[in-house]
Amino acid sequence: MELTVVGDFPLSEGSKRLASETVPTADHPSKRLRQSSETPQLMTEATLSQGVDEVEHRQAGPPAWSNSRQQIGDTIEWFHCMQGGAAHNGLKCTGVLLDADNGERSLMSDEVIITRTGGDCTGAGQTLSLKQNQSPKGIIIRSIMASLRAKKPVGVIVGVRNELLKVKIPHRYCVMDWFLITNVWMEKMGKYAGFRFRLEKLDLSTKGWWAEQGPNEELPLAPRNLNRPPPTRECSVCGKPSIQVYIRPGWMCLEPSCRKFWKIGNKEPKEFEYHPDFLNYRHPRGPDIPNSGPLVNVVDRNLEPPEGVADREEWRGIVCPECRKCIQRVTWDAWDCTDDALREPEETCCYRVVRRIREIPLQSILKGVRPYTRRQLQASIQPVIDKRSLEPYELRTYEIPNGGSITHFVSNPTINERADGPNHLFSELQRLDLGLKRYPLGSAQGENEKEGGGAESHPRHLPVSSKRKSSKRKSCKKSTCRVKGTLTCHFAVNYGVPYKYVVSVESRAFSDAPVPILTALGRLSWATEKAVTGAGGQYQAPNELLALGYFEQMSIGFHDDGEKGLGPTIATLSLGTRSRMHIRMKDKYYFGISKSHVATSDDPVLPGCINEKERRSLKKSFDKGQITAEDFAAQRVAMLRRPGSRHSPKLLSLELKHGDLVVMHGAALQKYYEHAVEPDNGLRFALTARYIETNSDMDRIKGSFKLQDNQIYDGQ
Ligand SMILES: O=C(O)CCC(=O)C(=O)O
Ligand SMILES: [Fe+2]
Repeated sequence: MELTVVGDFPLSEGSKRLASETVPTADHPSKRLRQSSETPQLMTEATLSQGVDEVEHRQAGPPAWSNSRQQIGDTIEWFHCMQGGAAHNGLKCTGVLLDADNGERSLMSDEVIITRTGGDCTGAGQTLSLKQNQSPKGIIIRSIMASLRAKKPVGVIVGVRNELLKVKIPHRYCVMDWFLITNVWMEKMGKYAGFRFRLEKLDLSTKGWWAEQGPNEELPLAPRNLNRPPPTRECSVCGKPSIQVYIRPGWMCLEPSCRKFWKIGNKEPKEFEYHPDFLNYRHPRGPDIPNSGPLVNVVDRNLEPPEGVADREEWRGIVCPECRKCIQRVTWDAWDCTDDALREPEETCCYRVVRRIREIPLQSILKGVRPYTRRQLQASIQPVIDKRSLEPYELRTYEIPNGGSITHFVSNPTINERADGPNHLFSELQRLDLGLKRYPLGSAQGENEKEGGGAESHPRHLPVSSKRKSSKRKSCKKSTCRVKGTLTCHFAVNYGVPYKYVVSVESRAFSDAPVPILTALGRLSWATEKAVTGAGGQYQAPNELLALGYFEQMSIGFHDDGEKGLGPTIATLSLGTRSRMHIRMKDKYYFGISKSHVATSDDPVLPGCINEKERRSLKKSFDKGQITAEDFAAQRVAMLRRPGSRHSPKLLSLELKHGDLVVMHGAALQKYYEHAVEPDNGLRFALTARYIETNSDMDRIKGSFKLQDNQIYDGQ
């Protein structure tokens, strides 16, 4: 492995002089530059010198904190990241999280942090260890190097599992401050070589909230020296320079490709003590350090929202101006500090700011829409098109192999503009208080795992894919991890018989439903009947309606709707912005094997699955009793491969436009296949009606409805 050890920035002549000559005084101009967590920081020579001998004040507490990763990721600009210890924007590291395991020899003091980079590890929590030498090509290390070179300040967050700080960490995750990455180097950690890096608090004029209480609060707690950088020496074998990190055992070559790497004589050292200069030096703060911007944005959300948008800003988290918690947008029309499923008993803040989006005219959403490309709308199944039977709708029916059918009722302006039609419903749903909320994972159902296996399937709550428009999202590919408390990426409310989509919330009775919900139910009942009878089935009126609301960049990930007791037919009405609905085989049926290499127990060998021919003949032998169940499973395990991150390919992608209806018919469709919906930018509602069996009288009452004459739909 070739690696150039990136060392310290040399002190410039100017800064050396400055460090030794400047004497801070009470009316020093740097006082005017004192930074709060909300003002952009520009480190000047004056700021640096002012911080040398004197500290002006201690922060009272974290400028922002949260109970979950998602709350932080949703709110803190520089930490849009759901997994791992470092966030980046695709190029540079923007933030670091120091939680459970920071590795041996890690250190956190008032102003200096020494830790390791993540990645290439096995184990979890406190017992992470490297499983191979870390490569300098990994995105995390590249981004850390890029921030080091650019002197780009990174935000640091500390988690309550961190054992390096001496003070009590007040919340699960707490924002610390801006830090500078000053050094990156490699060390042997266990059997392998890995990266470590050193960070320095950027603003030396204030004490962080985590600083230990000292006897003299006027003095900086951490010793500093500005004019004595730690020694750097060239290796006599490889000729490369390495900084002296440790006074004990002494200088070592930190170039991993060198045979002298991490050796004193010919031996690897066992005991370590940091070189005091490595801990105490401070990198010069000059105008070459880019403006870091605000650490935490406390935005005034009381301002009137802009007209005609439901964009990401409308549902990004905010930092509570009162208690500093990161509050996610849980409710359709408010940020509410009390509305946190992970709220701790001691939390008492009741801050709430109501912000209803201003009504978004349909025309603004529909205008200038460019057609989807063929690639975006792949379809290996061709529909049967019927333009006549239910005119003015066009019907497109897709037969799904061993999975029933999907009927797409394509709408048009004639239908949409009629009284009580989709245009009217779109406007009404925006005006009404439907009770839409985002629900936390753990209290929601509908995950693909409920049938066992398929742990890789994408939960319905989370975005369809990480390939979103913004580069920030792209930078965190694992943002879709399933952590308890993670909120759905859409708003939901249920009417009628509880769908168990959200177990913790009672469904509202149809008798209490606003009129547009019943109007929609009338249309969905009509479409259900037409599709079912068209397929030769028996119609059963729906008794449940789930309304979903999507702001921009929201979506629903791959999932099935197959709850216990669910009837075979599911009808959805789309309102607002256009979207793509994707259908694919569940991974466990496509690959025939789970990620942990367990053969799928009830594998029907669906047409189009991987190794179809071989799987079918093996299944035949088993069905005929020619091989035992053990052999059947063993032979499939030997034959089938499951590439790590790959999913079953999309079978069908439909373009759902405003006013369109889609009916999925057949229990097998939910058992073997899954669907996801990815709206374009703009506001969208999806109203889905189903029939659900129930033994509860109360649920039956909730699910019963009587439509007014004008709510009964006849397809016109
Ligand atoms: O948004 C959509 O069109 C789909 C909704 C859906 O799949 C569901 O409610 O289960
Ligand atoms: Fe669904």
